[in-house]
Amino acid sequence: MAELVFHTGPMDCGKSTMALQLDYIQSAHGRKGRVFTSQDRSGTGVITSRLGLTASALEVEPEFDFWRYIIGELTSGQRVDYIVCDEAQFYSVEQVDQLARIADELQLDVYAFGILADFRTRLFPGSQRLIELADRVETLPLGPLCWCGARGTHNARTVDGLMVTEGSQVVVGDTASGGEVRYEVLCRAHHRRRMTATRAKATLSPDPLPFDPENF
Ligand SMILES: Nc1ncnc2c1ncn2[C@@H]1O[C@H](COP(=O)(O)OP(=O)(O)O)[C@@H](O)[C@H]1O
Ligand SMILES: Cc1cn([C@H]2C[C@H](O)[C@@H](COP(=O)(O)O)O2)c(=O)[nH]c1=O
Repeated sequence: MAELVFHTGPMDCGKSTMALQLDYIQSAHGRKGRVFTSQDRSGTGVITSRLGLTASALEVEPEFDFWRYIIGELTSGQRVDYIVCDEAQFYSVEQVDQLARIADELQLDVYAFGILADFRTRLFPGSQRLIELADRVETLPLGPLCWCGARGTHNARTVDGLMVTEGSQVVVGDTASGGEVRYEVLCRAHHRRRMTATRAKATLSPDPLPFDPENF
């Protein structure tokens, strides 16, 4: 019985790495798959893992139709045994419905990978639809730590190290330093308090701040 499986977790927990590992394992013994992604931080039509693994992938644009694509492949004599879908949080509700139809009516295993919620802790529409339809939702076992040492569970968007709570839901970026807009995975408590590592360092320093008595 084919399955639609949603592998999820916060940013930087190993999703793209696992997607590439799964494709490698599944492609053994002659099984043929298709690998999809959407707005990977490294560019169009590529899956990149922070571990350095990369692979070409089919880019899922807003108008892409999974059902039509797979039917086209099969009716033209191509073999498709499974599909891997990375950055699935960026897929539309309709595209996730197509993935469920592929699993049910074509009996192909569909493995989706993506984050659940955005920087405001709101579910992406595609992630919500995957939770509603998936046979299984699996949280990846490893993941980044919050600056405090607790397990990182919620993705914060930062500008110059300070958390922001307004802006577009979709802004492609990374947890590594570099771009103006960054992401930082925090524990829920520190996400709720908007306490990033930068802010913690500034406000929780054990050393007395160098107050200038003239400014008091
Ligand atoms: N040099 C490294 N050695 C070992 N693990 C690493 C290294 N760099 C990154 N990682 C791990 O790789 C994972 C990030 O992989 P990636 O597939 O890019 O995550 P995601 O797709 O979830 O953002 C994290 O678990 C991180 O700890
Ligand atoms: C929280 C959040 C993230 N994004 C973007 C940032 C990245 O490009 C991807 C997640 O990639 P990863 O492989 O899981 O690191 O999603 C976004 O657009 N909006 C957000 O709120």
